[in-house]
Amino acid sequence: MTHDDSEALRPKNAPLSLLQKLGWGPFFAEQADASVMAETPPVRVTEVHRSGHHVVGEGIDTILPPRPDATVGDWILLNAEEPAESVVLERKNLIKRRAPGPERQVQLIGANLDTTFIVTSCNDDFNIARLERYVALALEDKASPVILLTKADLAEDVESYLSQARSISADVPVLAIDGRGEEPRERLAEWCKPGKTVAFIGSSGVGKSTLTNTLSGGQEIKTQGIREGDARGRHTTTSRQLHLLVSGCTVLDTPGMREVQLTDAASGLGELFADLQELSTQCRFRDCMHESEPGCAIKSALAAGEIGEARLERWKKLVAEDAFNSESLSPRRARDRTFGRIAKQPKKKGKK
Ligand SMILES: Nc1nc2c(ncn2[C@@H]2O[C@H](COP(=O)(O)OP(=O)(O)OP(=O)(O)O)[C@@H](O)[C@H]2O)c(=O)[nH]1
Ligand SMILES: [Zn+2]
Repeated sequence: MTHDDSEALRPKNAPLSLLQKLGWGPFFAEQADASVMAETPPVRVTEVHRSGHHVVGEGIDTILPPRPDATVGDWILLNAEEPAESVVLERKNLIKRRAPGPERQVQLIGANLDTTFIVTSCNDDFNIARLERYVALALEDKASPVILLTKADLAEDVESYLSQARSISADVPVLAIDGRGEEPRERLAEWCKPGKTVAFIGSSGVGKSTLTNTLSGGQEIKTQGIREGDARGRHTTTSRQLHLLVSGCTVLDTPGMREVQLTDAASGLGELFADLQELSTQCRFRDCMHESEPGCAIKSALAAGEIGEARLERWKKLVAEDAFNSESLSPRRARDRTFGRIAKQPKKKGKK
């Protein structure tokens, strides 16, 4: 789905540097002068712990003091003398959700992703409404969603899972796979290229760590056996972690999320439900709630059987939820914007 010239520009057979394998490229390089980079070399956040951020770069593997403004996948210009003064570079994108709990905080899931694999399994975990949330979340930040239906080997009717998932959006590829064995390596190769960063997100037990293991060919993450008679696996992944594969692709494995609440996802929702959004512009009232207002284009389309009721209800629910969460988070957004300006400071004159 995404196009990128970096492959074409690289001379054939030139090996990627460690930084390039980690995902470094012009988008980040343009944010700082060579002199700034010589003093504060770029590093990528591979893991976030309470005690600090694990970062890796050319000849660098260290822990920075914890900072709430950086997350896994971020690029940082490392100030070795004053680590807390290190600067986070502007992101290509950032996947976030509203964290569960009363604080309504934004949880940063991962930054600078080329592909977001939304993982669910062909069993009780499969839920259209939840998949739509994940897709909207990824679309919002142009983090190219791909839906992966795991445990296809255990399901009797894989086709029905496939067709339901495909109904979400014509633009989102859907694959049913057995996450173990050789299959993922071949079928995900299109996205898992050297220098690319891919993420696995989804509920606990759907096979995210298994996929990371399969792609890496290694055994660095332990997965535990699924419980007998229980569609959900056990919780095994505790922190978000970037894994650099031998192939030169970087994989973000995330712990299972029980709930995804949208925040600041209006454009992602608009993209996912473009037909309904477009239709609603034809309602007589601009603030039509599509309930009982006269001249409601949505209601007319529903009555004419042109749109499905279940999907309409999901759209209304998600739009309301996103508006609510985004509203109550606006002070935090203002802070993020301020932060974005600070992050751009190392760049000198006129480059944009
Ligand atoms: N049969 C089958 N089993 C799978 C498949 N994918 C994963 N499993 C099994 O499902 C269980 C859970 O897989 P994990 O990879 O640990 O799941 P996870 O999504 O990483 O879970 P959390 O770390 O808790 O978020 C393990 O026993 C895997 O072997 C698959 O495609 N087919
Ligand atoms: Zn209406």
